[in-house]
Amino acid sequence: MSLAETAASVSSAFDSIPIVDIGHASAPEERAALAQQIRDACMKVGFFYVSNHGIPQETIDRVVSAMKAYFSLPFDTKMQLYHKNVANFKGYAPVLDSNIDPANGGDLQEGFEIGWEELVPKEHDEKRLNDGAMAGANVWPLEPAGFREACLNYYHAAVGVGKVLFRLFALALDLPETYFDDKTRNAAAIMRTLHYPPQTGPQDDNTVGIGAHTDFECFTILWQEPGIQALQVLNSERQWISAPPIPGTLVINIGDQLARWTNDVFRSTVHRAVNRSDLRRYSIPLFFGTDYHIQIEPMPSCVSPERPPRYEPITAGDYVRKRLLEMYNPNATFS
Ligand SMILES: O=C(O)CCC(=O)C(=O)O
Ligand SMILES: [Fe+2]
Repeated sequence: MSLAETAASVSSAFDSIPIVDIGHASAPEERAALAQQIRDACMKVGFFYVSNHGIPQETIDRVVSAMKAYFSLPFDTKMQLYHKNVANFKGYAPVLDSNIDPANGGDLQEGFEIGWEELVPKEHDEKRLNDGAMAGANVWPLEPAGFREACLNYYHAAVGVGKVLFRLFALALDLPETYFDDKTRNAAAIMRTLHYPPQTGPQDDNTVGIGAHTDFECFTILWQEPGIQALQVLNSERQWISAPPIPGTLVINIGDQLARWTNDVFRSTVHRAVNRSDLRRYSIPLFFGTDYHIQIEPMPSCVSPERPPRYEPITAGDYVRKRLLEMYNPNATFS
């Protein structure tokens, strides 16, 4: 059966998020079974957890304590790097600055965003120079000490997980496993450290940490604060299914670029985060995509007479930029 045919028979009325162990992702005898698990998860849920991802706990602990220290700085200090004064959304975004779901009053989160940067700066950093529509250097706060190093160490470890996943996605799509290699030479990878303060005001469906949305890139790698339930994923019955933090795992979700590429065979599933815990909640999404100049259009195995192409071709960079502009300027529209 083709992917397009299989997709037509898959139900998305899931009530939990599967866990996929990627500890043996490079073992040839495990790869087919792993790809099958990932294909199932991407068609039914659009979300899965990965265990044994290989990022050292120390790398995670360092970035988490650095971001906690950063977000506890005075507002004015953080606003010195306000992202609207910095190229292409890098830097600090205060609480209520974004409103990803226009039905809401604004996202109850603050964030700090970075893109590709080598830990030891190169003179001609090809990846950064080639970022096209999204080009723009990172900015870094003066404090806390070690913030840049902690962020970049985690960033590069997570990008490594992303490279492993791109190969597994290729296998899951019946493509050669290297299919995405030449499309991810300067892979787009935007990382946001996020802080959701305890929600003290109204507790209704329109007052949430980040409103209902889908992600823009190919997929997202998300670390979430242990012990606090906040992330929720919408199933086809329009029920919000909890995606609680599971120790030792990361959450992976398909974004709109991979949905476009697979003609919605892989689902980019609506999700939101609501922190009603009375505690500060932190998370780190890393949005992973192809090189920004790559043209994204439905692939032939995901198109059939019953499932004609649902999307026009667009370059990854133009697509992400437009979606980001929309998020920070809710009056803009893009379809
Ligand atoms: O903080 C979370 O758990 C989710 C964040 C998210 O969905 C996003 O930033 O796109
Ligand atoms: Fe998201």
